[in-house]
Amino acid sequence: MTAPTPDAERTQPAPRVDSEVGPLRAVLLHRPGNELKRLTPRNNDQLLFDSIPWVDRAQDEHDAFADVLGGRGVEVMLLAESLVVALADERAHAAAARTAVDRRRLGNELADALASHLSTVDAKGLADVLMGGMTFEELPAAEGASLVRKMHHPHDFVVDPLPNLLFTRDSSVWIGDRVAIASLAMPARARETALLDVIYAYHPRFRTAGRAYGAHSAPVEGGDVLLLSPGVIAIGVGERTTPAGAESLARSAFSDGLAHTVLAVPIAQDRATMHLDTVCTMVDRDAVVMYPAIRDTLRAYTLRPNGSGGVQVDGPDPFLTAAATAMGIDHLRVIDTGLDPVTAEREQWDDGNNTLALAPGVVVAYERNVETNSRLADAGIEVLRISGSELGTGRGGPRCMSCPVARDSL
Ligand SMILES: NC(=O)NCCC[C@H](N)C(=O)O
Repeated sequence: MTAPTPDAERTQPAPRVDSEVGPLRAVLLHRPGNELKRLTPRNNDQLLFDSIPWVDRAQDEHDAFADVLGGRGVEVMLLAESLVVALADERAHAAAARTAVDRRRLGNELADALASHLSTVDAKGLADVLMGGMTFEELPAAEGASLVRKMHHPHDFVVDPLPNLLFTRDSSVWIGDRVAIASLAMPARARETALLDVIYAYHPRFRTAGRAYGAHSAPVEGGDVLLLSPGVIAIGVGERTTPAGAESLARSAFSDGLAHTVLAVPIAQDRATMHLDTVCTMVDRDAVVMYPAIRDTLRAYTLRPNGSGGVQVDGPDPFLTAAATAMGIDHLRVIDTGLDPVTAEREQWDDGNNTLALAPGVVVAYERNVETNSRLADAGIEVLRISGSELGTGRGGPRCMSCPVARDSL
């Protein structure tokens, strides 16, 4: 006789995402932690935050975000907990510890000392260092009395903190039943993917999941990847994702049978528009909310398999036309926020266009974007408003802060 399936297992949906708006079943979030306490006015620019967040309040805001999702029946997985579970496997522990040791910066003696120290800490302790970083003064005094140690300030980092873990959207993306680990462009975020790699390889929930995109190095960030409909992927190309990254992801998705069309969408290489999802997110099966200033100028190259192992590239064409054609619909509706240019620019900066769909026509949005939200509501979209005064200091909204792991098919 086989043992009955425990309730917890029975209710966990299998990882699979093939759209932006299919009913959301499971999501990976990161509750901000000690890594945010590392931000100072001296390092916040380099660490990609626009100001210094009030950490307790950011945690409260994040808890409220998670509660909204949980209240709608979404299973919320937390990155820190998932990492600790994965690190319980000694192979994961060893692999993850290696990724924290920057031999080039520390030199061999201190690098060896740090590696030996990390090998002695438990899974929780290692996860804390991997996420929150470690300063020279925090490294136990016995470890490595090197010149490097003597010449660094006690508050310099031996292991850099990762405050942008908050934005789980960017470091990995589910396409169908496979997960693509991103290749993050900014040095301040590059190490995040090592943590995701360990979680997806060793957390029991993901152990059997296939990988998409493989170990490519051309930059692709998840905020640039929109699953417009099953088989159709839009990839923003700008400050973060490069043309080579978009082409590489397209080839890989074609060869794995995960997509039949990829749209490569050039976006301005600015901080305000660092990812495609800062200017455009889907709010319904056939509708997007989009920054009005780019509505008429956004274009797309259309990539399709050419039938002989290569890729055919057409365009560029207007994005809305190319997207509708690829999706097989008459047109892709743009919810017209109708905002004056100054309000539109302010609300775009505050992630007004960065919504997370929980189902067709139901989105989570920052409450501060009053005008955009009321236009969405007027268009029949249910807007679940959350506070983001502190969360937004890293320049990311509800979509940026969530990596959907399971959505029902439309
Ligand atoms: N998808 C997104 O737009 N993510 C926001 C990332 C914000 C983060 N501070 C960054 O600069 O990468």
